Amino acid sequence: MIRVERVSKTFKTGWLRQQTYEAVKHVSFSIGRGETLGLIGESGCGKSTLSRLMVKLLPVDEGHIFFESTDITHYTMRQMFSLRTRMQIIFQHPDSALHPRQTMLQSLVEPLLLHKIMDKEQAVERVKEVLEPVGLTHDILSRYPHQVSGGQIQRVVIARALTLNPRFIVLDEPTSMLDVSVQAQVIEVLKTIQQQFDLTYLFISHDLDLVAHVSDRIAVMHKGEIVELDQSEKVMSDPAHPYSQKLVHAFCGYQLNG
Ligand SMILES: Nc1ncnc2c1ncn2[C@@H]1O[C@H](COP(=O)(O)OP(=O)(O)OP(=O)(O)O)[C@@H](O)[C@H]1O
Repeated sequence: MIRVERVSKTFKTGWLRQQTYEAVKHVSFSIGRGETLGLIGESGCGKSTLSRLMVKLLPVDEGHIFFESTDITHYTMRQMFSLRTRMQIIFQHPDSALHPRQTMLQSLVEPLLLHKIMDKEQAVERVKEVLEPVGLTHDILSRYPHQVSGGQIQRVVIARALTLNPRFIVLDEPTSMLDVSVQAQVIEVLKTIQQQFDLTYLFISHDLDLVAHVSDRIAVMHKGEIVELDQSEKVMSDPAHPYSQKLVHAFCGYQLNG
């Protein structure tokens, strides 16, 4: 479904942009159709940068990105416009995900109208179709963001991505701002729609337990590199790289103490 080959990204920072910081270094892996790849690693290791490179919100410095076997590394903005609907990102902040002065319906139809995929009437019908799979009812459509809970907003954000019929979704800490019980419900929604709509996920999180629960395989990122990538059970029970061992042992210690 999606493959990255020796992808690198260096940021120029500081006074006159003279300093450089290698955020992603020669990363290669692929995610199969319908698969969830979990991406873990400490803050600042390059997870978000890598995900943005994959969906071309950032240009790569080196390497290649293949989407459904096509090399999209050098796609122009125009070429990416139609592909944008196929690749979506869902972020962690429910509060800033939606325009505060737009109703849920306005927020939900917006991408369909922006991409000129259908007219307003058809867009409203499409929105109604995707509410049920995410566990929402029509009465939510007339409400504003301040009138709904964080969990409901995240469901609306997921529904909005679904309206565009995506194939690949980056879930960047999608539940980290939610209460634990709401978090579990949103995870269930994500799992259900993955089956129903044949979705492929890159699931980014600090929460090792959650990543192990949702992912088929886990990639461990450290200082811009993928240091280990294996089946979730393998990484959790028998991590190979010293950094993965540190992460898993810290997590197990936390579980025993907590
Ligand atoms: N636009 C940018 N310009 C300069 N440096 C950047 C830019 N974006 C990210 N960085 C730096 O690249 C590194 C990787 O950042 P990134 O956000 O990818 O990490 P992360 O693993 O997603 O962290 P977190 O888990 O905290 O979100 C960090 O040191 C960050 O400061």
